[in-house]
Amino acid sequence: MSATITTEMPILRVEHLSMKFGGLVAIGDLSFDVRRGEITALIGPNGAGKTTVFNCITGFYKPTEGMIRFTGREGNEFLLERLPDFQITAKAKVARTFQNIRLFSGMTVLENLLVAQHNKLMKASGYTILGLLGIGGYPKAAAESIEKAKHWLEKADLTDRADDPAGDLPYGAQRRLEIARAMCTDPELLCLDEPAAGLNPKESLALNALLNDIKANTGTSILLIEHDMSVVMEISDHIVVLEYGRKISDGTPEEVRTDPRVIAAYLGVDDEEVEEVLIEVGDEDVIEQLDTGPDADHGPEASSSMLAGPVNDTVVHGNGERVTVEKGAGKAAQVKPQQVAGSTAARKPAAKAAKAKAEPAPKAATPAKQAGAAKAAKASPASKAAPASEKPIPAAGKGKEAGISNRLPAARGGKADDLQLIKGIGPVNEKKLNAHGIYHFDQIAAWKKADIAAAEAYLAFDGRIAREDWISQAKVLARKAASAPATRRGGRK
Ligand SMILES: Nc1ncnc2c1ncn2[C@@H]1O[C@H](COP(=O)(O)OP(=O)(O)OP(=O)(O)O)[C@@H](O)[C@H]1O
Repeated sequence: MSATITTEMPILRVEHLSMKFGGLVAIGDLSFDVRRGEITALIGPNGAGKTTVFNCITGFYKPTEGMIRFTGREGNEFLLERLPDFQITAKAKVARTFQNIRLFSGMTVLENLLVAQHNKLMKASGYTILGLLGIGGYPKAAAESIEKAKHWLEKADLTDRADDPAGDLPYGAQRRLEIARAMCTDPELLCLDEPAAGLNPKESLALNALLNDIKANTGTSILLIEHDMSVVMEISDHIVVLEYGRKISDGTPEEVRTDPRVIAAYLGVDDEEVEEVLIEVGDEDVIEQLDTGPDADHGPEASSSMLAGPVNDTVVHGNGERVTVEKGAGKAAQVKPQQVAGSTAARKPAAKAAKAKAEPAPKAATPAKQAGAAKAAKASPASKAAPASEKPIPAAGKGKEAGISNRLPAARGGKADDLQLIKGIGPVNEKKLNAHGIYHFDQIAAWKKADIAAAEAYLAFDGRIAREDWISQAKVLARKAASAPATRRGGRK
């Protein structure tokens, strides 16, 4: 099928998509557009259904219901749910990367980029030995492939590593190589599953630059799943938010970050990072009012559900929306926005309290900076808690938790390292780690498999310590701390 193409026409239109696994509705009646030439982010808490959406788009799963309409540059239209996966790549020109890196680690960086163009080269060879021997279009196609590989090596800042085995690259470079490899297939739509997972801040910036370059210079549209809000908010033109397989918000980064339903769903982070995200969002009213303690029905220190504050609570947002949280619904579904007249007047003094917690902000501080200051104040264990040396260390406990081998009774010299400099550790996790006798980067750097398992059991994580590579981050920070032992660094991770 073919149509007259306009830039307004979305490259991908997902309509009433549902995916059921037995009795589990992983995706329920989901509709959204991926606009041509833009970066669209799909975010949501763990298990919200993001990867399932990707798997439906790329043909790994056949959806239970719904349509996925792809319209290419030439007006060529495909219903992806009807195509086998190899045709989705070949015909519709949809490329994807995965949560876990899937490179040919024994091949060189350059070879990885050439292998990605195998189909084109085989076609040019006419699938005959004569073609490979240089008769026909093969030599020209081979030269073009090398040129393309060189182009993407440069874009991904990997030229100097071209001859190294892909498996020897640092993590962030491997992520960029995966994207470069996908780009060598000339995709019209590039689907990236958590491209920033495990990257350090410098690597995240390099990733942002690469994705912005792709957007600006290739016309390839990008759909990405990402938990790292610094990436999502920085580069996305459009964000779709899922919770429990349903869409709860859809709009620009600004619209999404101030949407009360999204704040209730915690912008797709784990329970432990709720506080951190709310501070990042900068809505101090919400931070303060959601910080009113656990819902008695759920018991103390339960799950994220109680972190949304007491049930039947009403929260007034900075933008004047009054939000009522009711019993018995999902976190986002609990939120009912109602406009409140005289929004500023309606704000409670809670904002003042939140600000009072913050360090004095510079004169013309932006809300984001103030939020950062609030974060810094909240993040400082020394300012809130009793000195670590006075804290009781949990007795050698039962189960996995007892296996963290290198706990300390107190921070050395009474001064803990700023564990929040490890990407993935927020104020809540830092507190928990301190409470468990982990105060210093070198302690985390020394963790072995059993320690990681024990820490994950305690933090209720599932593979995140490895995914975010806390150990490598801790090693780097431990080295820095050793060279400047008196300095406790602050600031954003
Ligand atoms: N093949 C499958 N069989 C059964 N259940 C599945 C399958 N794939 C996904 N699910 C379930 O569907 C739900 C959505 O999972 P999905 O992996 O899509 O979430 P996600 O938002 O990508 O999560 P994360 O951010 O943790 O990667 C989960 O409850 C998951 O257990």
